[in-house]
Amino acid sequence: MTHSDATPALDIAGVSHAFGAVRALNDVSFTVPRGAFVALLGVNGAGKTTLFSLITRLYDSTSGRVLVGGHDARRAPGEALKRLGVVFQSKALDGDLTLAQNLAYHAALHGIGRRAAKLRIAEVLEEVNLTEKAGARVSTLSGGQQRRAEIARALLHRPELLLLDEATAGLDVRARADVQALVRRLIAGGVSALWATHAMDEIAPEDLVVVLHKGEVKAQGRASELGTSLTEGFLALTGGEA
Ligand SMILES: Nc1ncnc2c1ncn2[C@@H]1O[C@H](COP(=O)(O)OP(=O)(O)OP(=O)(O)O)[C@@H](O)[C@H]1O
Repeated sequence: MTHSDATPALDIAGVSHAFGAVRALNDVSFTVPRGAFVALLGVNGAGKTTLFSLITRLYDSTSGRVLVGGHDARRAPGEALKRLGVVFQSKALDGDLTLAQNLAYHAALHGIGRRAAKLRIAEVLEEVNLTEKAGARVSTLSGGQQRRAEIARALLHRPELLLLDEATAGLDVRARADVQALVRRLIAGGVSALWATHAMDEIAPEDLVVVLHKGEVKAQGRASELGTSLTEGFLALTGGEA
């Protein structure tokens, strides 16, 4: 099946999920248009990680629908997952191996042949500005470099959509800015991104924003159009801790 450019990179419709009596997500619907940066804004416990786990099929959604590039994550998981690049909060790279070794390992997991992998690894290292660190053990990289290395790993199989779960958590101001600038560059290159965060200052006026609170979408739209209602609404939701 072919899909037109109008097909969203991600289409979430009526998704709910509960852990026993805890309702983590309640009837969540939104889209990530192709080539867009969408900020998923929510405080801890809002349901961001649960939503990512449903998109990546770590959990099976009990209701609703997740389409990645028009492909149903439940009915066509292979088609959906190959379009996704994921940067979770936990580290996927092995600190004892070099960056190049890590990337070669992950390229092999994606079924990329050795020769193609070598070329692709050089490309992604260039994209994240870590070419000169290829031979360095990952544990010797700075926090910001490690995060960019995780993004390089997520890019190996040329995903259409990046999911980033608090990609700047624990980084200093400069490293945060580097990671944000990198993702913005990737967007300009045609990738789409869903950027989960609880930091208002990571959102630009032209960004699309989905405000998630206690498992429900409380507001969505362009940040500049949500305007002060976004800031005030988020501050109200968080008790002033935005
Ligand atoms: N495995 C689990 N078992 C039971 N409850 C869970 C589980 N995972 C999450 N929850 C609950 O579901 C709700 C949403 O959690 P989730 O981790 O998705 O939020 P979050 O916005 O990603 O927060 P954080 O940034 O802290 O990861 C919370 O009330 C949380 O306690």
